Amino acid sequence: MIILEQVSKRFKRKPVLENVSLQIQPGEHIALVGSNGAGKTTLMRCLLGEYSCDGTISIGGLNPRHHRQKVLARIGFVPQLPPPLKMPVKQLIQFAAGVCNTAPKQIIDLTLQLGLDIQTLLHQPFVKLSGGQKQKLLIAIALGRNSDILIMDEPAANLDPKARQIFLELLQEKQEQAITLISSHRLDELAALVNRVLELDMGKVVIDEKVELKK
Ligand SMILES: Nc1ncnc2c1ncn2[C@@H]1O[C@H](COP(=O)(O)OP(=O)(O)OP(=O)(O)O)[C@@H](O)[C@H]1O
Repeated sequence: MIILEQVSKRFKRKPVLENVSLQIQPGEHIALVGSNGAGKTTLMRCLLGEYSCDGTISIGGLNPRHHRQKVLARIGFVPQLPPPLKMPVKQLIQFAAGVCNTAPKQIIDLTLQLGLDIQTLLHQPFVKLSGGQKQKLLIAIALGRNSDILIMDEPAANLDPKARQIFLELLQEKQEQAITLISSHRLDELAALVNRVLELDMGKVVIDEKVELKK
């Protein structure tokens, strides 16, 4: 379970999250929506323990700032902006598989399902891939590992329509038992995947509603 109590975050003097309190149970699949700058990414980064914040965050009883490694071991994460990694794709897959305690083949199989021509890219530096290619690889790494929490920050933003459809199907298979938190500007696209909608506006939760999964 994830619990946030009165979580606030400021950058310099600017408030970005204000008194966010939430409980998220296993099996909850949440669309995190809100306009540009509403605080979605900041909330995710606080959950990942990347940012300090006021208030308390507990992930399965652990504070993500104090137990970062243990918390990250449970989370499959896709960032909004891919990190500028210079290492070749093959090395990245091997490294990620080692860290995430999974097999490189599992990640490679997922890249293929997402339509990535991985064999031709193995020796290229990650940073030189296209935006969509990077996103496919990061999705494959996040879905290819054992995790009970998936945090995805606009994961489909750079995918072509076919890859987007496949991604949504893969996510549906993977997420049944997991907690899922996905930010997106396209709520319509997530309708078949989520059972709760959270909207942030200027750092505050303005909508928190359970919704029926659309079949
Ligand atoms: N590292 C940072 N330093 C200073 N300000 C930041 C930092 N990260 C985010 N902000 C500010 O915090 C606010 C919220 O940003 P955030 O990235 O969380 O929004 P978002 O809801 O994810 O937006 P988008 O839909 O555009 O991705 C913005 O005003 C942004 O300028």
